[in-house]
Amino acid sequence: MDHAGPALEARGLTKDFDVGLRGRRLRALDNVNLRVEAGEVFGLLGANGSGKSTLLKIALGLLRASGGECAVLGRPAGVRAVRRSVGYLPESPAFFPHLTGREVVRYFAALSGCAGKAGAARADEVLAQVGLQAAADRAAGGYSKGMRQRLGLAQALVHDPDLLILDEPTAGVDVVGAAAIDALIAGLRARGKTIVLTSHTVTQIAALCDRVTVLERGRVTLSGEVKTLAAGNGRTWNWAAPNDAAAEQLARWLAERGWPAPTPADDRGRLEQILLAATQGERRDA
Ligand SMILES: Nc1ncnc2c1ncn2[C@@H]1O[C@H](COP(=O)(O)OP(=O)(O)OP(=O)(O)O)[C@@H](O)[C@H]1O
Repeated sequence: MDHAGPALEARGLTKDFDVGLRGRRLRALDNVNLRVEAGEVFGLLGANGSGKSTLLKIALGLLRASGGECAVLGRPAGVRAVRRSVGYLPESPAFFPHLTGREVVRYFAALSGCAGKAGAARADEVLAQVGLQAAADRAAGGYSKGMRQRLGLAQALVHDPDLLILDEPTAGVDVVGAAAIDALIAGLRARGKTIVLTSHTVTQIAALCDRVTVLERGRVTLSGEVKTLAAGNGRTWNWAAPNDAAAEQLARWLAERGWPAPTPADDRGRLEQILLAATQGERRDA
């Protein structure tokens, strides 16, 4: 879908939920402004209950905003023409347990208008892309958490969307599986896709994202380029890599941009501290 301007834009976005019997309301999003440029990986960070999923659901047209505006690929969030160009990985993807992985992806391919031989070929392509070809004929009900996430990614990718919205893509996935998903996201970015992801993992945000916005109790507390936040006033920062693969990935990502290599960290890094400081308010679900 051709469009000019940002892939996702929220202006003064507010969402109230009715909670309780006495008309009590909970403000899940409070005047949120953000802009995701086409082709970037954008991270949304925030404690549980800070409003990340609510924002994504409004962008997807699954929830209606109480105030403000949300535009996706140049159109109001949720309009049909936009849905075709957006892929979504929900927080805990669930599938018909008796369908095989291949059947699940073919089903989603058909839903997006790609049925028959073309749908089958496209399903095989994305199953290979997420590394599930060997398990493709097993029932999805028996998949591990990491495999379910990868199957969720396959269904999000099957219609070749321009914008991918990934709600905690590596939640509950072991380090090897998470590194594979991170590599897949980096590969999608290299192919020009726009990716918006939520994460609780600061290292994932640092390794993958061009820009990050931090939400706290529905409000934006910090927003900026990872590069700028990390560099501070030209200072270097420390970063604790969860494993060698992640360290190499980050080093490559920095080198591609001509930024200094990270120094091995013996404690939490500067970027991590900055991001954590922005999420430090009282947790809503505490
Ligand atoms: N349908 C709903 N009805 C009432 N309250 C809701 C609803 N959906 C979300 N909320 C509330 O809105 C706030 C924001 O929730 P949201 O799921 O967007 O947070 P989140 O940042 O995605 O959290 P997590 O990291 O746990 O996924 C929370 O206090 C949550 O309880």
